[in-house]
Amino acid sequence: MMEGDSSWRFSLPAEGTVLVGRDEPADLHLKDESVSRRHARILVTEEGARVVDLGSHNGTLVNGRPVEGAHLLLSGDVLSFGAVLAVVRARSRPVAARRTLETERLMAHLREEVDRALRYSRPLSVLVLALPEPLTGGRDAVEALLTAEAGPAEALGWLDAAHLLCVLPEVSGESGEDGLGERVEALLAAYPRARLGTAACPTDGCDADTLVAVARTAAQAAKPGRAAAAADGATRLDLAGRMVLVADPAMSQLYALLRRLAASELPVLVCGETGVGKENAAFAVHHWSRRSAGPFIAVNCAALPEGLVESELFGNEKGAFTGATSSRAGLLESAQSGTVFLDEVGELPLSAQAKLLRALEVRRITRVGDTRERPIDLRVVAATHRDLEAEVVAGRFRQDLYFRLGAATVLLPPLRERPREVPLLARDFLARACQALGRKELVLASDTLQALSRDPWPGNVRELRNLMEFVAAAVAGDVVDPHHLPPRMQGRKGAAVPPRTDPVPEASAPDSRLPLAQELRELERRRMMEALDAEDGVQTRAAARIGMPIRTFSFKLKQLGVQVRPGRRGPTPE
Ligand SMILES: Nc1ncnc2c1ncn2[C@@H]1O[C@H](COP(=O)(O)OP(=O)(O)OP(=O)(O)O)[C@@H](O)[C@H]1O
Repeated sequence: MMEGDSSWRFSLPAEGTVLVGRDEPADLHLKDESVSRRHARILVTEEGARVVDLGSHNGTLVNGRPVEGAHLLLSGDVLSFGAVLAVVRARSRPVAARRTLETERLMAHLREEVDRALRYSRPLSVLVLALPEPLTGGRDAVEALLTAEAGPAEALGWLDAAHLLCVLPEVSGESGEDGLGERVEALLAAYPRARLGTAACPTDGCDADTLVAVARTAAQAAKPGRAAAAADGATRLDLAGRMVLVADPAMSQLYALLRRLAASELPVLVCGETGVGKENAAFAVHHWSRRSAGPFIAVNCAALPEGLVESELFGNEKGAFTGATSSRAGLLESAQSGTVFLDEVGELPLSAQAKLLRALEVRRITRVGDTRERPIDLRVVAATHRDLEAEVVAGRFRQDLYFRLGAATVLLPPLRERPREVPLLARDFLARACQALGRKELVLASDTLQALSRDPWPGNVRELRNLMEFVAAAVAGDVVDPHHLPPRMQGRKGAAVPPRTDPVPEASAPDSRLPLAQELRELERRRMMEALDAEDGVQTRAAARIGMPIRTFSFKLKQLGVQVRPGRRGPTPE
């Protein structure tokens, strides 16, 4: 939920009704003036959650469009109640939320296709068509258009009156590819003002809900009459050299909120688990504020030496305590005209909390051992992984300081709730780590991406970054396989763990046996390269030579990072 200057989480019940409004008895009680007293109702049933507007003054919108009737909500939808925004998030992955029968069947089909694609390393894409207006009739025309050319495994159906989903097995999602290009052209010919979004498995997601959410986001980002790939929906923010990737709809909304907050002078409290990117969020506030030319001083309150917390924060005069050999400005003074980031603010001792509160209120500090007050001109952004409200109740955190710091509170979701960002961040971190080591870029195998996507990531983005730095340094070959990952991430596919077995005849490294999956992949790669050699780099003939469908062949070549060398005759005849 994003209301005014703050964000927080609201959990829908497993079943039942949620009244949204400004009235005290509302279940989802909002304070913003733009929200009507009885604004909307969310009905949660076995089939999913639906929102109904209750004749509100400023309306209820889903993805920018006013809702009519009971509108089915999907993971990734952006809901607006007046000026209050909410991003819908399915409770867990893979999400088994029930849809209407039509949508439910389609999603079940997609889940099966995702499973198949991941299990057999086959390409799979989804395409979402977003119509400018919901269709009240005439759906048959679109469906006829697509089914006329559809392959037997292809499926399509409506997610709602304005969004059509096509499931395209054996399509890797490359622009201009057979299958995808035809669909895009046919759809745009019929609906010149529609927007299209595509997403591919496993590069853009490893579960059905993520793929659909990502493709819908891409469609929303596309211009009318154009198609956009999922990668286009990701934004890479360059915050004075800090690269921050934002792709999840909730994260996009949160960064938009941070940008708005940056323009004010309000203190901001960033909450979230360890490693979710709280410091990046704090830096974004600084970077976008009028203080960006000033310093950004990050203080880890948990790491301040006991007994020296106050002198570190507020400075000290010479002789104020044993060891104080000279007068020294504290961290708050050094943040003059800039921003101080108080990380792990919940760890501050109560005495320092009292002094900090006073400093923020009077905008002056007193160094330890001094009586003079010195003016400070800074903005405070604080962060915590703790529930500060609970800390207040437990008497460990001052309520008045909590109110002061938490005027605007931003809750960053953990990485496991941002499935869209896992593969993107993994690839970005891996590419950067390989570049730093001066080595050729490594490729993440599809079952590795799947393992990464299924992990709960208790250490969040930091853990993912560390892991990618580790594999960049440790993996000898070109491909990162699941067995390169920590044991916790291996063998979760439900498939049998590959038994140790004799190496297949042509596999390399007979002395150090590799897991079967990797041996097979190396055999496949070798056979593909041999076929390419034998066929002078002509992919269609090479694919036919080893009995592999051409789309799979070129998809795998790309996945393996293999480029057909120029100079060969007719390298890409398709
Ligand atoms: N969206 C992102 N894009 C790129 N890098 C990110 C992103 N989010 C986090 N990181 C990186 O992950 C690491 C951890 O992020 P950060 O230090 O901001 O987390 P934190 O929540 O402040 O952690 P802690 O709770 O331990 O203080 C950093 O290296 C950061 O640059």
